[in-house]
Amino acid sequence: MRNTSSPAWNEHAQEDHAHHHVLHRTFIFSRSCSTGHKRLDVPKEHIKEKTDVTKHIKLKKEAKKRRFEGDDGILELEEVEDVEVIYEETQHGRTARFKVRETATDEKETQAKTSAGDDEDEEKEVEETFDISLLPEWSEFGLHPRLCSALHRQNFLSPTPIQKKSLPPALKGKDVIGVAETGSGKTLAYGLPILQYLLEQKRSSNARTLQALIIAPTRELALQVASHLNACIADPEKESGKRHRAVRIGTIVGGMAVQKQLRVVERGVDILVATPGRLWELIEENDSLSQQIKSLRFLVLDEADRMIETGHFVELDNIVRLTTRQMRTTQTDEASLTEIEGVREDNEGKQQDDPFQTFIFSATLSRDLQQNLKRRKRTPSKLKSKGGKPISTLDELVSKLDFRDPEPEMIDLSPKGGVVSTLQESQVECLSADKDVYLYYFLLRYPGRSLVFVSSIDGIRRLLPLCELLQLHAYPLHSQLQQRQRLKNLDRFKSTPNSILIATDVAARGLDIPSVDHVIHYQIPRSADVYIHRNGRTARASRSGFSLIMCAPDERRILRALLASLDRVGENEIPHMPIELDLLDNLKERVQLAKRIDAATHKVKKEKHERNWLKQAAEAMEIELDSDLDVSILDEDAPSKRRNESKEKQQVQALKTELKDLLSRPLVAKGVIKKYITSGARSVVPELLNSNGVLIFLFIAYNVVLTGAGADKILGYKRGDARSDLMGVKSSTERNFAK
Ligand SMILES: Nc1ncnc2c1ncn2[C@@H]1O[C@H](COP(=O)(O)OP(=O)(O)OP(=O)(O)O)[C@@H](O)[C@H]1O
Repeated sequence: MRNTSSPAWNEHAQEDHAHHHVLHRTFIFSRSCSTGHKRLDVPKEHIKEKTDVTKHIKLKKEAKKRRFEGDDGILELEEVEDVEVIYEETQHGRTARFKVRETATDEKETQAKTSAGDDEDEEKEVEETFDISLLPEWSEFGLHPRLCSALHRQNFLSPTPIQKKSLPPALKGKDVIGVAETGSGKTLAYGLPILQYLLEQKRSSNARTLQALIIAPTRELALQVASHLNACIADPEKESGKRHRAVRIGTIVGGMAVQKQLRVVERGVDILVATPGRLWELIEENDSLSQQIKSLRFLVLDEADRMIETGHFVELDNIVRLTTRQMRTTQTDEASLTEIEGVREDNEGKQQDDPFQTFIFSATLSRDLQQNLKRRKRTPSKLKSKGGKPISTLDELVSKLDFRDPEPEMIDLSPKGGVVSTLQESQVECLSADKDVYLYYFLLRYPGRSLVFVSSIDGIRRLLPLCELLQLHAYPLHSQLQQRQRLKNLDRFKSTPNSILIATDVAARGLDIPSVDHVIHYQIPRSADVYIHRNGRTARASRSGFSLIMCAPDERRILRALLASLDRVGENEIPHMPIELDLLDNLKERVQLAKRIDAATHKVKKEKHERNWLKQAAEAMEIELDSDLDVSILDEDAPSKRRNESKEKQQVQALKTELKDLLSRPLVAKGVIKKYITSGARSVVPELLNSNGVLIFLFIAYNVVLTGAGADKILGYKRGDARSDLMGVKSSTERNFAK
């Protein structure tokens, strides 16, 4: 399997770093005048060997003054090649010194360049080989040796079904629409044909223009796709971590420094993986980028349906319009569709000359949409409802895609009912108010890596402190976190074996986190597609996985509707999770105590906040507070205030001590004498009773189930995993699909 331990964003950063090194570029940071900071001008006399400088310093035209995102315009950046800038703090202030690389070195380098070309040319000159008998199942595709060796290195010994089906048409230059279950290798299904094309190109110079644009709905997914593709072109024989620079991959995602991303693009990339919002923002600013997009060779929409859901239609629409080369229209009415159709007809004859390819991949493209995609070339009007409007935003978008084939290759390998065969679904019925304790029960009973989906950010903010108080390793992931924090949390979740990621649906699509054991739907997902994608974070690449739906009585109707839309018979076909009620009761006490602590802590904080706010507001408005108001409540230092506050703090502290004590006590199954216990999941008491109901004294190994320090000793239960516990009750409810 692919080594995903090194996260995409780190790899990306390393790549960028390596790149700087190779180009011998140095960045000069200067202060912007507009902010009142002094610009750091470098006096000419500080530049030693002026002629060398004129010879070597090439201030790049486009690298003028630039702002760093999030820096309020204070920092500006210039790039200088072959010159190192050294800053020194002197008694006259900060000065900069240029250190020009030695002429001898330059000459040596020039010689090296002229004799051997640069690294890239050097790499291309070396004939790469791969013994395809090591990968017989991939042989039919004729992939480049570099790709074969990467597949072999990652132990991808055979193509997944979607790869097997989509590679032949994609490698022949056809447009492909691929629908296949989550975790089935769709990234390489579209990625390998692109890499193959790029590796086969004979490059006459280092200059490169964008060849492939991959648009993904979330930042994490975009970074992951880039990392996945990079892993297929890295050459392990060469310097470790170095990329084959015959293919350069850049990413453009929101929440990260714009300038850095722009620089990567300006230096030239072959593949750009981007989220639509940020990409459009840069296109608007950068003419060269929009020009490059107009002459793409490949356009990929990964999880297109999700991009539309998240309100990125306008940006995506604009980007897609740029790729429709023959047509520059801004309308979406009948006339524009007719125009599109006309252009397509014209284009059909030109396919050979203009081999632009479009790939659309998702785990959830509705059948209707697939049908529409297929027939739209012939009858675009069918894309419209009776009212004359496109039948959905996705329909509208795909109606604009510039497919070159008369019929794109449609590959639908989505499983019946939307469930991956290695996934075990389950459900638990409980009141909304009891969900916390049921969740805690599950997390404690079935240690592992669990991804808990909640429907709102507030839900995460409520659950997180509870988990912390209960000594569970939980991390949040939602759109209001800073991007750096999002990636950090994801990374921690990946690297901590018994941990919990509490996430909104920002984590539902595409994320390939190794070994997620459980997916928990704390609330019923809002659509069948979301259910499929959330579940898809586990049971990936043929591994087994487990999902649990927590369903309150008022959510039953929604669940039923959700399953019906997947052509499934009814909610009872999903087996119910067995629950040890005595254990649940024990856990209730802990959860309630944790909630009291949280509420009390919150109250203290809230009071303090309100006091401060009132005081500050009054001061800001220069008004006096009502004389009836007890001003001592505003005075942080008033003795009564301090007394109250310290009393409240003490109460919180006392509750914390109580909880700590409770957590340190092992949970023991009812009727078990501590001396004679085993461990794990199912109560062993019935098995220890003889036919007369007398407890048989057996010596059974004293094991414990561990999910976190102290809080997780469960004694008197057989060790088991969620799947095997469920099997015991599942027999009567085998999965059933509507005929
Ligand atoms: N041929 C292969 N053999 C084994 N593993 C593979 C193969 N191709 C890809 N994988 C691995 O399978 C995992 C899932 O791949 P990928 O992320 O492309 O799935 P996906 O179909 O795009 O999933 P999702 O629909 O959730 O986005 C990855 O870890 C990937 O490295």
